[in-house]
Amino acid sequence: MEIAATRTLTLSPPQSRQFSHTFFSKNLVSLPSLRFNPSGRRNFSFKSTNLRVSATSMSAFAAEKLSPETFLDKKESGILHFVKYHGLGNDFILIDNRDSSEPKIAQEQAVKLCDRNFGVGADGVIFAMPGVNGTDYTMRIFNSDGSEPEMCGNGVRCFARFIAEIENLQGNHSFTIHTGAGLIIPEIQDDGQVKVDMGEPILRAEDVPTRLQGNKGESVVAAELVVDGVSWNVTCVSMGNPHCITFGTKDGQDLRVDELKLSEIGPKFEHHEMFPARTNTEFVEVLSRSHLKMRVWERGAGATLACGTGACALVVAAVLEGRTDRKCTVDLPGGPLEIEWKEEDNHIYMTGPADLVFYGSALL
Ligand SMILES: N[C@@H](CCC[C@H](N)C(=O)O)C(=O)O
Repeated sequence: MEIAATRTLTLSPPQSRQFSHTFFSKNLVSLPSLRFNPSGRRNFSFKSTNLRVSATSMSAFAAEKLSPETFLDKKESGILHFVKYHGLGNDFILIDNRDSSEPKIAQEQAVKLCDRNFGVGADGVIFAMPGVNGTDYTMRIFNSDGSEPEMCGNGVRCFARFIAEIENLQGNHSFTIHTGAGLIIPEIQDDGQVKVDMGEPILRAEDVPTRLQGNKGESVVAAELVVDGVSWNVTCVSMGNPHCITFGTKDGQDLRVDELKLSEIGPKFEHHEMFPARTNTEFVEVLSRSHLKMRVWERGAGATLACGTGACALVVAAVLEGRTDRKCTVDLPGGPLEIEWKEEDNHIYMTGPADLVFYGSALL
């Protein structure tokens, strides 16, 4: 039996705004301690394939009354219906915005929804909008700090799975998606993984953008960046959004990413004067010529469990610095991504998972 549960909690305490959550048992492998008490307040928890969710003050009801389709079709004014997805723990609130080219919520509302204590909790909010210039859809995204990036790699895999869900598509499908980084083409594969044509990397210093001096072909490869008195070896790559990749310091010390004090050093890269649009930063350890391990500090979102554009950018950086081949597995805190920078078309291809977490609603 499919089961849905709702809870109500306060989104922004001073204004007493209400937020309600709906969970479906889709993707759940077991519901060991779930006991229904339609009228009651009861603590319970349940397990999914990828996470453990606990909730209090919940009432529950059978999903026959509320299928995913009818749930997302609901159009009550003042209520926002959404679906939460994650790509390797990089999590997003997906909103069906196919009827308008204006985001259904403002940036400040996205900040509240992304709050992990007073909201739903997410690294960003993603809007599925009508396509432009002949594309199937447009994807826009707000970071958890409300800023709007050009692209999101894990997000676009979630986007593809979300479209398949709301369009009721099964099996292999690909879509053309207009983003701030241009045309992006995700393809849902038979095994459920999503392979994405992420387009070409941008290397010219002023286009990344960075104020660091470009070298060969004006790209910034193995340049020196002084952060807090320490001289780092960095390469700058844009995947539509800016990335600064480092394998270690200029004195030749390679990184041990597990030892890094990410929350101390990350913001200093993000807000460094050399990055006029701020930057995402990838701290990378080379395990072999086809295997990398990284931790990321994201612009506008902080430390996240994975960054798709970051994984693509760091393979480009690793190739440009002569450290790896063009096809690599990148281990992120949330799991691995397969990345290939193809010589034939100069495009980068990223393959990885995207998973539905739950359906929910929020009173705006
Ligand atoms: N996590 C994303 C990147 C999201 C945007 C980033 N924070 C930025 O501001 O550029 C990914 O998977 O690529």
